[in-house]
Amino acid sequence: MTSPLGLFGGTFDPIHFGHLRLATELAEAFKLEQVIFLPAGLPYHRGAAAHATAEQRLTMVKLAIQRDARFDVDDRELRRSGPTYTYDTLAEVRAERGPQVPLVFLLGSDAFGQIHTWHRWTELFDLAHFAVAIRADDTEWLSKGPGAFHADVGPRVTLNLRELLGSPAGKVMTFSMTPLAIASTAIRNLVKDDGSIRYLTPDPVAEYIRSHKLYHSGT
Ligand SMILES: Nc1ncnc2c1ncn2[C@@H]1O[C@H](COP(=O)(O)OP(=O)(O)OP(=O)(O)O)[C@@H](O)[C@H]1O
Ligand SMILES: O=C(O)c1ccc[n+]([C@@H]2O[C@H](COP(=O)([O-])O)[C@@H](O)[C@H]2O)c1
Repeated sequence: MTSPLGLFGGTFDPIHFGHLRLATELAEAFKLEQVIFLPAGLPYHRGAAAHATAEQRLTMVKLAIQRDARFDVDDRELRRSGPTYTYDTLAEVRAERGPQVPLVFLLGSDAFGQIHTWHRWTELFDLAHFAVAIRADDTEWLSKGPGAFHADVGPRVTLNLRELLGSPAGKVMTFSMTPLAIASTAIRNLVKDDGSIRYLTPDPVAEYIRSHKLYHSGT
């Protein structure tokens, strides 16, 4: 069986322990030897640009993952102009890695609940699997369970890890991760209100935010 590759996209504005636990727990659950973090260049779906610059978000990801040999960062989405489409990223990585390697895109249930709004969304499943971490604060999932996902996704959901890892793309698996109700928005708000963000994000990230005076002027 070819070793699967994990890909974790996010705005990471800033990266926090919720992201790092998601990547850690999904890497273990899905037997991923490597997880590549992909900071989004222009997260067009948010209706507004990120608060920190692309370079600052990239630096914070590097600071956060520096002590974990399984984690790496790829800045391709930051270098691409125009809206950041996961389809483009997955198509590039698929072309680079070849047709056989299982690609596993990691994301939280809140993000996956919106997958039907993504650019070329039905074709994403030709390129990668989706490992979905149930997020503690996802009220949509709490009330509807898998019904929170678009109906067309249903047939792709599997409980069988071997089935997923035995094919390059096309399956969806959910995973109940340790609930950590940490959000970048809350971190930005704390900074704005002069609150401590210690234990929400790794110390080097907190220190970078402090020394570069990030997020002081509101969310
Ligand atoms: N605390 C968390 N637990 C599990 N998954 C998370 C958590 N925070 C973020 N994620 C997931 O990580 C990915 C990237 O998240 P993102 O960078 O948007 O962070 P965020 O905390 O949701 O940010 P914001 O508050 O700015 O919306 C998404 O797939 C999201 O669902
Ligand atoms: O490709 C799209 O159309 C698309 C739409 C919304 C979100 N995404 C990706 O989903 C990931 C999580 O997004 P976010 O906003 O929760 O950081 C990130 O990698 C985004 O680029 C991708």
